Amino acid sequence: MQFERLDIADVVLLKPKKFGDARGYFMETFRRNLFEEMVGPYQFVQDNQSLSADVGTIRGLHFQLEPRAQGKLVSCIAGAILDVAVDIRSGSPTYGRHVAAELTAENGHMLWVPPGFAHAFCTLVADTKVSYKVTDYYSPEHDRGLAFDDPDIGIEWPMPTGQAVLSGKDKQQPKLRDLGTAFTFSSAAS
Ligand SMILES: Cc1cn([C@H]2C[C@H](O)[C@@H](COP(=O)(O)OP(=O)(O)O[C@H]3O[C@H](C)C(=O)[C@H](O)[C@H]3O)O2)c(=O)[nH]c1=O
Repeated sequence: MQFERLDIADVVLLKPKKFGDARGYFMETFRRNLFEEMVGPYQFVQDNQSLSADVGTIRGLHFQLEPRAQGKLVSCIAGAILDVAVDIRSGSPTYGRHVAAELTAENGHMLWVPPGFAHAFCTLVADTKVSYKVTDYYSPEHDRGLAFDDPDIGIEWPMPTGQAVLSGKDKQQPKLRDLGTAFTFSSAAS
């Protein structure tokens, strides 16, 4: 497994080793000791899975407020996504900036999105399945979002935003400028 820190260092791209043979492939997708050594002492408590039928489905930008903030380890188990993490930690030198990675069932890559980041993805093919582990339980009271097409964040989605397939909730998310202080940045490793 390779761990690659992205331009926002707290966001990590994990690249499992694939062992291919005539039957197909095998790969280890998670090892607690390695994750704790390379990323941090996070504990996962819930696994999620979503299926998006249409190309250009955008889910997010979503996050949970403290004290129910979630770290997410995101993988694509069918199809392909552009996965995006936005730094929303007040005081962070990269506040409002984002990083993105292409996660596909083929490459097996996974993205670690720490607490303090908003998360979204866009599907690149039909019938895309995303599977992800989270470090705190779902809490509707703490569930929040930001506009996926917020010009102050400036995510370059792979298709015109007017063509995005969205939930009703994601069609009317607030802008980053209206967020206030949701998280505060700690210079200690997140
Ligand atoms: C997230 C979640 C949702 N739900 C229920 C609530 C709704 O009735 C239904 C769909 O929820 P939502 O529209 O928020 O699902 P997504 O748009 O896929 O949102 C997720 O996708 C983006 C990319 C994220 O980063 C979050 O993990 C998550 O918000 O599932 C649950 O019961 N448990 C959960 O953990």
